[in-house]
Amino acid sequence: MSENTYNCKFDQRSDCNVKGQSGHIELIIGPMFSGKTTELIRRLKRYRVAQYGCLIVKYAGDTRYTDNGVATHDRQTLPAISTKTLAPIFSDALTYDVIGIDEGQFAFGDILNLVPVAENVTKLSAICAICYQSAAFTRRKTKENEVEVIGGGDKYVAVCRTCFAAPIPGSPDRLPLRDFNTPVDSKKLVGKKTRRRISEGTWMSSLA
Ligand SMILES: Nc1ncnc2c1ncn2[C@@H]1O[C@H](COP(=O)(O)OP(=O)(O)O)[C@@H](O)[C@H]1O
Ligand SMILES: Cc1cn([C@H]2C[C@H](O)[C@@H](COP(=O)(O)O)O2)c(=O)[nH]c1=O
Repeated sequence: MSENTYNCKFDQRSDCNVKGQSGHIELIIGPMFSGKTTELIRRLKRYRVAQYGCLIVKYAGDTRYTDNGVATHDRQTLPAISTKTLAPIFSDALTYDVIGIDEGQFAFGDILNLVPVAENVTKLSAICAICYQSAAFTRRKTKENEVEVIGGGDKYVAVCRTCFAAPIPGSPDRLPLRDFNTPVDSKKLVGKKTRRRISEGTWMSSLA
């Protein structure tokens, strides 16, 4: 850190001025499968290259892909400490420059409360599992009613606004759900290759 003429501490490794010790909050939101954990990992790796001390925190109740790290749906991982609440790690966390928290909704309750106090909010979107359009929402496939239901593609799909209201997956008239979690080369390649329009001017190949 160095000081400029306004006595404002300026961290030369950072993209922004850091006044005193106040720090800043970067919030990454979006439906499931939109790449939030991927983006968190990217930012943390970048901070580490810039020599920041980084603490990475994962929700202990989520052991879907690994017990001791954050993991993306396509199995990128980064070692992390596991906790259910932030209180037990609070004093330790203060010794780090950057604290990366995956699944912040479980640590902070209503994540939307962080929007007005964050310096930066990134909202990501996924691909709709029904129609391939951009997906801003998550839809539960099961009939479970609890707020917290840990799961991945087995329990949830990303959907666009239209498909959020489409027939419930599992009903006879359901539209086919796309399985983006299984690597293409390990999928059973049945049927012919089709092309689907996913947005104006954008075409993607897919297997139907
Ligand atoms: N419907 C989908 N749309 C986009 N990516 C998907 C979808 N389903 C699975 N994926 C996979 O999920 C990855 C993103 O996972 P992740 O970063 O864990 O997302 P999030 O943390 O937002 O749930 C993508 O890179 C892709 O491989
Ligand atoms: C929508 C919704 C999600 N969850 C759970 C399901 C997953 O374990 C996480 C979200 O993980 P991701 O990194 O965003 O893919 O939260 C839940 O418990 N309740 C819900 O309503």
